[in-house]
Amino acid sequence: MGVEVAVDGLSKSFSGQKIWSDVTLTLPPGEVSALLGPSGTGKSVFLKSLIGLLRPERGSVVVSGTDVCACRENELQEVRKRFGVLFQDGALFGSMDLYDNVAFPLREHTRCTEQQVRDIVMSKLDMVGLTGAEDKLPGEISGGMRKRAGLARALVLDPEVILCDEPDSGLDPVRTAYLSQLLIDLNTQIDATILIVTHNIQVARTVPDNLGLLFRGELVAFGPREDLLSSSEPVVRQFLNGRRAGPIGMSEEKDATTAAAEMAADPRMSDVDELLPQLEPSPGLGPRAAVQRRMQRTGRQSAWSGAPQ
Ligand SMILES: Nc1ncnc2c1ncn2[C@@H]1O[C@H](COP(=O)(O)OP(=O)(O)OP(=O)(O)O)[C@@H](O)[C@H]1O
Repeated sequence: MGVEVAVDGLSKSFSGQKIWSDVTLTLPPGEVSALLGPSGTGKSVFLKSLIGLLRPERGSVVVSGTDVCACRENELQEVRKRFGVLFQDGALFGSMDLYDNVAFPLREHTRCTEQQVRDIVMSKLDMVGLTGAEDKLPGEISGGMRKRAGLARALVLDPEVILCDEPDSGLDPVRTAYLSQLLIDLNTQIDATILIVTHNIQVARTVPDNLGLLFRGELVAFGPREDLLSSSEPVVRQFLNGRRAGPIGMSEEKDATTAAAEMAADPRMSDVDELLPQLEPSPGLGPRAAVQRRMQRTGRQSAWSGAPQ
C-alpha cells in the first residue's frame, strides 16, 4: 500500500523571489490527489521538492519517518526509491527503445537478473497497454504512448508514491480520458499514493480523491474532492470552471476591483455545478481500496464518488 506524504510549512524561493510559502498538506496513503494552479505558480517546483530534487528553505516533507528536506544524501537515495515520477515530457532517453527505457531504473538501482528485468518490464508495459511496442524508439511513437511509457518506467521499482507532472499535457481529450482511466486502474491495482499536477479541469473533476490549488504563492485549498468541487471560494470556482472572470488573470493575478467588475458584468458566468462522478476502476479490477479507507478517514459516505462500492 502507498505511504502517507506529510508536508508541513514548506516554503520555497529562488534568489529571494518567493514561489510559495507555508504549504501544509497530507497526501493520504493510497489515495489519488491532484494539485491545480495557474501556470507558473510552482506546481513542478512542489513535486521536485517532494523528492528532494529542490531544497525548500523552510518546512518538512515526511515520508515513512524520514524528512526529505533534512536528510542526508544516502537517506535521500533510499527515500527516492519509494517514489515513481512521471515527468511532463515522459523524460525518455531518445536513443533507447521503450524496453531499455523502462528497464533503466532496474538496471541502475537493483541487482535483478536480465530475466527478472524482462518479467518486470513486460508486466509494466502490459499494465499501460504498450505490449508489442517495446522495440520502438520514443521518436517513433505518439505523445500519448510516450506518456504511458514514462508511466511504465515510473512503476518498475514498485513505488509507494507516484508523482505525475501534467500527465495530460499535449494529449487530445480522448487520450486524456484513457490516461485518466489508467491512473484510476493503476491505483486500484497497486494501491499507491498518487499526486497528479494538472491544468485539465475534466481530470481534476473526475480522477482524484482530493484536490488542492496553489495561487499567489499559497496553497489556497486542499481537501476531499466533494469540498473543492462545491467550494464557493472565487479562485477555486474560477479555476475549476476555466473562465476569465475571477481573481486569476493572464499574468497570474488581477486586482480585486477588476475581478469583481468582471464577475458582475459577465452574464454567461454560469458555473458548472454538476458534481461529476469519480471514475470507477475498469470492469474486472474490483473496488479501489482507497475508497473504503477514505470513507473511514473522512467519516463520510462518498456521495459523489459514483456507484456504491
Ligand atoms: N531551478 C530553478 N531556478 C530558478 N527558478 C526556477 C527554477 N525552477 C522553477 N523556477 C521558477 O519557479 C516558478 C514556478 O515554476 P513551475 O515550473 O514550478 O511552475 P508550474 O506551476 O509548474 O507552471 P506550469 O503549469 O506552466 O508548468 C517559475 O517562475 C519558474 O521560472
